[in-house]
Parts: sequence; structure tokens; C-alpha cells
Amino acid sequence: MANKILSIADLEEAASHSLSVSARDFFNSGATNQVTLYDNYAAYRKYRLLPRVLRDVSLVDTGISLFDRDIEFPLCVSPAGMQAMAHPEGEMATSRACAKMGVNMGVSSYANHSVEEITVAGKEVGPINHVMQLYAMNDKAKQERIVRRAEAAGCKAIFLTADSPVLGVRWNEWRNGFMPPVGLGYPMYERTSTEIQQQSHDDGFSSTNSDSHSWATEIPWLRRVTKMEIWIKGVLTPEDVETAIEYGCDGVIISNHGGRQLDETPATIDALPACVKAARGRIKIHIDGGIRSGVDIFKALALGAECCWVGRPALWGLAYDGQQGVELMLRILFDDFKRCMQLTGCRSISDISSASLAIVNAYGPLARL
Ligand SMILES: Cc1cc2nc3c(=O)[nH]c(=O)nc-3n(C[C@H](O)[C@H](O)[C@H](O)COP(=O)(O)O)c2cc1C
Ligand SMILES: CCCCCCCCCCC(=O)C(=O)O
Repeated sequence: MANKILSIADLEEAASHSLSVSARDFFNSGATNQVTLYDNYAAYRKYRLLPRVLRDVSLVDTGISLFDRDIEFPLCVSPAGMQAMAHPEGEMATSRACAKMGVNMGVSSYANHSVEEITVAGKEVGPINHVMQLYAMNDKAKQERIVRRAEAAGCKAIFLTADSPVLGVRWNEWRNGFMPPVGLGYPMYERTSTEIQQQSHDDGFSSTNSDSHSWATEIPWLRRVTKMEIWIKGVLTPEDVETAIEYGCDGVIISNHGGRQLDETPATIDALPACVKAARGRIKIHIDGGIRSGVDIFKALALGAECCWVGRPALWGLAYDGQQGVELMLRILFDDFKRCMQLTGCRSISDISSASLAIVNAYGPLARL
């Protein structure tokens, strides 16, 4: 079965056969008109690779160091909620697959398994670092419990999701009357399945989530309650990179939540260069959104990202074949990335730069960056 899946597009297609329409649309869709969802992927297509030839690429080092540990290649799995809707083992299977393939994982606050279960599952397979995704919440005592549980479970960072004061407009959820399947809870939110079923998805989010969040309320508060690194997930502008630096944050994820929050925000690969320029090396810059091949990872690094994250590909892997499906997804991206490095003449991550990229110009020859 596995040998028919050669690309992330193959995996998406295969996954769609094992998901209900409502679950598939929940995972795959973006907000309103799906403009950003599409752009995230399409924007990568305007770059072309400029290979340097006759270089010895027999030994290629794809690794980077992240949270004081080497990972196999510059890719991790983004926090995404409700993974047990894709496979009963949900986030535990994702964690095991990430550990097996030597990459890190983000744990969503809306995970169907607890951070304790997820971290243990991964660590039983091999070395792995986790980060805990967090929303600003109305109930600060509960928010603090999530942070403390994550730290006690060994998470290395908080990824504070900053793009979601309210949920994005998701027509698919309204059309399908989306509800998580009966039996699935949100243990980090201390919500049982029975409680979840009593509210619409949208109402559930707005009842727990704080829309009065701000840099001044969230970051100093987080610094007081944890020693973990603090990263801001959902940054798209150089101005917010600067603010993250002012507040002493450790990193930012250039992200538009996979096109699920505000539609018609820029593709993340288009937002990246100005953010990298503003950062001037003072804060770590990672990226997610629309990354579907090793070539996309290479392009993001060439434009200045230190590491990439993928959301939906892991969900498709899970839906296709649980832990093995997520491993397959990571293997496809690893093999493609390594091959791309070899074919562009890069022996290590530090060899990857904008010199390897050109931009398609509709009116003339390719333009060098
Ligand atoms: C089904 C689903 C659930 C998600 N849940 C969360 C979440 O709970 N918290 C969060 O910060 N981001 C969440 N995200 C966004 C991802 O972390 C990530 O930013 C996005 O999926 C990256 O885009 P990609 O799916 O194109 O790779 C979710 C994404 C999906 C598809
Ligand atoms: C406590 C009940 C809340 C129910 C709302 C869950 C919303 C999950 C949002 C996950 C996410 O970020 C996404 O993109 O989807």
C-alpha cells in the first residue's frame, strides 16, 4: 500500500478516502474564500532553483540544531488540534512518528490526548523535543495549568498563537454543522466529550479564548510562569517581528494558521523575506503554511527561515495509516529535501542561500534574488 504514495499530494488523496466529509473539510479547508490557503502553496511555485554543478555531494548533512538537540532535517510538525479524528491514536501516533524520524512536534491545546501522554509516547520511541501551543485564554488559572503541565512534561517552548483572538470564518464548519465526534475530549482544556457536544465549535472557542489578548498582557505573564522559551506563532509583518524582539521572545513562526484564520493575508513564503530582514539575526524565524515538498523546505531556507513546520501533511499521514502514515510523510519530505540539496550542490544547511533561487518573471528571463 505504502509504495503507491510518492508525494504529499498522493497522501492527501489517499487520506480523503478514510475521512468523513465533515472531518476532511475541517482538516483541509481554509477561511472564507480560501485565497490564503491556495496562495500558501502557489507562492512557492514562482521560485526556481539555480543548481551549482560538479560539486561533491556524496556526503550531505541535512541536520540542524533546535532546542539544543540535533534534528534530522529542518522540518517539524506544527500543532494541530483534534488528531484523533484522523486516527484513534491521534497525537500519540504523530509523536511516535516524529521521534522515529528525528524531528520535533508541536502539541495543540486542542489535542485529544494530554501533553503527558503525547510526550511519553514519543520519548518511548526515541529522542524528541515537543513544544506546547497555547491560546490566550479568559481563564488564566487554567492557562497557567496548561503551561505548568507542558513544562513538567518536558516541553521546550510555548508557541503562543497570536493570530486567533477569534476563530476564522470557516464556511465548511457551518455548512457541515461540524462537531468533533462523540468520545473525543480536549484534556488540556479539561473538557470532556459531553461538555464539548453541548456547544457549537465557534461558541466553544469564543467562550474559552481571550479576544482582549495583547503583547503587554501575555508575554510578561508567560515569563513569570515559565522558564520555557516563548515563541509567537502567527506573525506576518516586520513590525510584529520587531515587537516580539522588544518583548524578549525567543522566536517567531511566520504563519497564517494554514489559511484558516484571516483570509487574504499573504502567503507565508511571501511574508518571510521582510521578516527575516527586520530580525537581523536577533530572533529565530521559522515558517509554516503550504509546505508540501522538500523543494519547498529548501526555498524557505534559501529565503532565510531556519526551520519549516507542516500541519495538514501530518493529518493526512495519520488518516492514511496512523503512525506509519506520518512516518511516510516525513520520509517523503526528507528524501526530497536531501535530493534537492544534492542536485543544487549544497552539502550542508549553511550552503543554502538565496544564491540558489531565482524568481519567475512573466515578462522576461528569470530574475536573480
Ligand atoms: C486541522 C487543523 C488544526 C489546527 N489546529 C491548530 C491549533 O490548535 N493551534 C494552532 O496554533 N494552529 C493550529 N493549526 C494551524 C497549524 O499549526 C499550522 O499553522 C498550519 O496547519 C500550517 O499550514 P499547513 O497545514 O499548510 O502545513 C491547525 C491546522 C489544521 C489544519
Ligand atoms: C473548549 C471547546 C472549544 C472548541 C473549539 C475548538 C477550536 C479548535 C481550533 C483549532 C485550530 O486552531 C484550528 O485551526 O482549527
